[in-house]
Amino acid sequence: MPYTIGLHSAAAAFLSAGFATQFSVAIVICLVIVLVTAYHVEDGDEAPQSLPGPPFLSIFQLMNNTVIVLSGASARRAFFNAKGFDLTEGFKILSGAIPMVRGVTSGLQTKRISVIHKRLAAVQKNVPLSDLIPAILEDSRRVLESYGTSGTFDPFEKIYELMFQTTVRCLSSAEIADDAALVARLKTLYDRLDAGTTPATVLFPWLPTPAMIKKLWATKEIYDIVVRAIEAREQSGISKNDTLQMLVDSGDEKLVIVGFIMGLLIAGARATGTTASWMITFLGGHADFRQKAKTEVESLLGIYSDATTPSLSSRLAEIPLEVWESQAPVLDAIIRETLRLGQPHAAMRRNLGPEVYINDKLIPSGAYIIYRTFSTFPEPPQLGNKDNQYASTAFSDVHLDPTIYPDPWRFDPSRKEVESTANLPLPYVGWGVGKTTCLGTRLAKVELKLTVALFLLGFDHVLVDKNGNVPLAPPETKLERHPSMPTAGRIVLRQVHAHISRAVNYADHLPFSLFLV
Ligand code: HEM
Repeated sequence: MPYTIGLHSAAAAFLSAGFATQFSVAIVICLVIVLVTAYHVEDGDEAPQSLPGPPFLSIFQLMNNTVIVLSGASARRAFFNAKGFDLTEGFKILSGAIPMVRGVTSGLQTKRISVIHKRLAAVQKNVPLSDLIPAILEDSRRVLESYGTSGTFDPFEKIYELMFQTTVRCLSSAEIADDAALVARLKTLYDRLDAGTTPATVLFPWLPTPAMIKKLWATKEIYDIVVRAIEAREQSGISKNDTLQMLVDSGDEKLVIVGFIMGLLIAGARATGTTASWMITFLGGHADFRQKAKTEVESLLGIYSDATTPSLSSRLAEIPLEVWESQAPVLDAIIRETLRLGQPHAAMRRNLGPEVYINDKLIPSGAYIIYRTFSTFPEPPQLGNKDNQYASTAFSDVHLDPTIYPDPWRFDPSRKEVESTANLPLPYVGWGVGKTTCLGTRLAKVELKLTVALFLLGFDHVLVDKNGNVPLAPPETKLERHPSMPTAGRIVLRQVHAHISRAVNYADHLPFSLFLV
């Protein structure tokens, strides 16, 4: 699964411009020489130093743009809270995820984004979110059953695919989500957008390179799929209980609906897909936490579901939303610890003004800012290979700080939560913080809990080595690659053999009802 920096980059960019604008702008730009306004920082005392600089603040030029890299406690606080630091504008130029030109549509953009955020909040209200539970579980059942009874796979491929399906279910229409071939096509197109992000597309977004043209076509195809779904729904006159219906009924302009689906799909699927893949990977190496999570879900089943309900996914669907949210502390802790180590984000901003000072250093208006993702902390045990890019987990500057998290590379969901204090601001930023806290947290957590619960109950799994046969005990081995390029984790699935022969009554629901019989 290709995966690039800036999960929310493409999302932010999609949200801010309609396809027609993006497409025509890119074409025009290919033909015309664009004069780009430069932001130059005088190298005075108050300017950050050029790279290589001190660990907390350094500066470089990306074409004509000033880019400042921050890290450290006070810089972190400023980064997440500064009024003029804008996430969407930051991602636009720094990620290069899709063709984008500075300043285009910026007048309309803020308003449109805030409507989209409002609709995202509406999807996560109690009733719609509860309504999504059976659908997420049904999708998960279908996908997980396709794994068969045993085998090995790369969780970053297969679990990611599963989360793509459930995210499409939650954020688009029943028609798209029900069409497995269309979901697969969408995933291919989004992967193409990611894979096409190269240094050249970041540095020269206006250059009609083959990669950029491929991305344009992928964007167009995604746009067409979404528009077709909207138009079909409007013309059918049939109302369905799904997110598309909520969007259509809200009476928003089509661009908002398209922006919602296109943008949030990529934000949601990438983030939940990567996180779920890491969860399964970590749990495959930590039988103790795996068992604790499984026991927690089984005990919820015992209390809230009817033992005669014939499938495991349906039984899990009987557990109410508020129970998943308030009575699953083990799953909560596993998600939290997974995000500490396997955070899929890179945080970027643009200072829309006014200029600000951080640690007495000037951050001018217009500058781009990145929260430093390269750890200065010791490499993890057993991984002395300099080719490994082990230390690049996003937010590693805080999440891998051994003074905050002793033995930081160890996956340990039983760690105590660290409170934010004046001396230690924002020790945990797995869901963002301050001005840019994740707006999809509620949905993401529910999706993660449901899919992982079904997986844990339906399968036994352990990590295996590259050859597929030696169980790997230390999950830290899985961290030998950059989490944003996670191809290392392979797991093996084993059906719970002791129960197989008793499953005859539930053959339709194989293998997920077996062990409960
Ligand atoms: C495990 C899954 C997820 C994780 C770990 C996650 C994490 C984050 C983080 C760290 C940020 C802040 C980024 C920054 O400060 O630069 C963020 C922002 C955001 N997330 Fe998520 N996210 C997840 C899933 C989702 C989903 C499913 C959606 C939507 C359906 C979503 C929508 C957003 C949006 C719209 C923002 C931008 C908020 C703003 O502009 O203020 N996220 N997320």
